[in-house]
Amino acid sequence: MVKKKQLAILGATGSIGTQALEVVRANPDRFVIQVLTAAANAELLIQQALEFRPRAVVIADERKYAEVKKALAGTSTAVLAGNAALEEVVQGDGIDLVLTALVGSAGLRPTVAAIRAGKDIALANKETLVVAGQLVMALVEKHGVNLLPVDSEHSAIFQCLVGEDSNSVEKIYLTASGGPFRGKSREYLATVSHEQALRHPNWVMGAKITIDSATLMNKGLEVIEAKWLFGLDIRQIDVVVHPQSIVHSLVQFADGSIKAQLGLPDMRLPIQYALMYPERVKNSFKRFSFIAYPEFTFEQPDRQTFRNLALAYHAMERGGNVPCILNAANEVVVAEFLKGKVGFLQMSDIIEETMQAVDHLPLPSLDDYMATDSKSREIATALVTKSKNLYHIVK
Ligand SMILES: NC(=O)C1=CN([C@@H]2O[C@H](COP(=O)(O)OP(=O)(O)OC[C@H]3O[C@@H](n4cnc5c(N)ncnc54)[C@H](OP(=O)(O)O)[C@@H]3O)[C@@H](O)[C@H]2O)C=CC1
Ligand SMILES: CC(=O)[C@@H](O)[C@H](O)COP(=O)(O)O
Ligand SMILES: [Mn+2]
Repeated sequence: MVKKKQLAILGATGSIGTQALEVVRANPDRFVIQVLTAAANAELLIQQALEFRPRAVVIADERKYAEVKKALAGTSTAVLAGNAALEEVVQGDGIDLVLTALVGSAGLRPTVAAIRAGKDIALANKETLVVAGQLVMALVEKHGVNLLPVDSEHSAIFQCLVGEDSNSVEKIYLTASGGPFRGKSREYLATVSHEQALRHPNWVMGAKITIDSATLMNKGLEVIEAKWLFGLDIRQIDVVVHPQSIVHSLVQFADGSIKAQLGLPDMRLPIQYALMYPERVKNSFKRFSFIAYPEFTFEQPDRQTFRNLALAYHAMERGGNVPCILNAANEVVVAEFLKGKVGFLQMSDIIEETMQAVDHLPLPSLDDYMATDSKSREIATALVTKSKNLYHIVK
């Protein structure tokens, strides 16, 4: 019998978190849930805790603590609140694997704490590597933990690399759906709403990553994520638009041979692969049909219209804390776009301006990254306020 894996799921109430729990629910002989966390969704966290009986739950929003505590009174689940508790719970004895399924740079500190405690990581929270890839990869090496990609493209690359010498990689292609606005002009994009941007053609995901897909920032963040995960030079990473989202990414080797990983757009597959790695375990997920997809197409991304992709490459070339600035400014503008406070095209302008305004640091410490994140948010927020009146006049 295989030993049950002891899991902590950070961001259990989100899109990745709930799909991970589906995988766990389907494989009760393989997993024990030790920790579940949420930002503020107390109701779902309580429901999950009553089903999976974890040792601890964390609700990051301290105002929700009493509600969770009361609902779980009389159970053996410890209830904690606040951001510091996220860093504490991942270090618990017995935890084998931490799935980082929370969103944004908030994922960095708990992930660093888990790595320092020797825990393997199933990484969905790409922002961790975007913000501090160099520091995180050094810690992964130092503590000898596994960093298993969950992001569909990175899982695809990871699967293509099984059995290969990583030195034989010539380049990788990350596929992008192109989002809901593929082929649209800047004139069209000037007036699109967040409701339109939230209609992803192929994937059902959390709001932040769905907006990132629409602006192509998601692909920019993924280029940076891939650079760190696979130890590549930025020039070895290319992006190709594949609107069907069936080919999840490709690796080209030194001899020109290309390997790809394919499948229906269903995140449960990469989640299961990361949670059960290196095993491939039978499941009941719908299978791909060539008849249903008679045509695969590929095209260049439109980097002039969707400027975020170019901004991300630029940030990675500059290195140091510049990707952290890009990420923080992006988190601010996406949140404001979702509230209807900035326009679609203004998002790139504000990110670029923030990248120019914050001091660059070549080799930041964890504290430097946190300070860069705060400063960048402050500047991006001020730029949003400045641009607000203009946006309302244009609208
Ligand atoms: N969804 C997908 O298919 C994919 C997602 N990813 C990546 O996975 C990560 C999660 O994405 P997704 O599941 O879509 O996001 P969701 O918004 O659906 O879920 C986010 C989860 O994190 C919690 N959370 C949000 N903010 C914080 C915070 N500041 N502190 C602590 N917890 C927080 C939320 O709690 P609450 O519910 O209480 O708000 C929720 O449990 C992101 O980094 C994304 O880029 C990568 C590939 C695919
Ligand atoms: C499912 C997943 O991994 C997402 O990151 C997805 O790839 C987003 O789609 P885009 O290709 O539109 O960014
Ligand atoms: Mn992805």
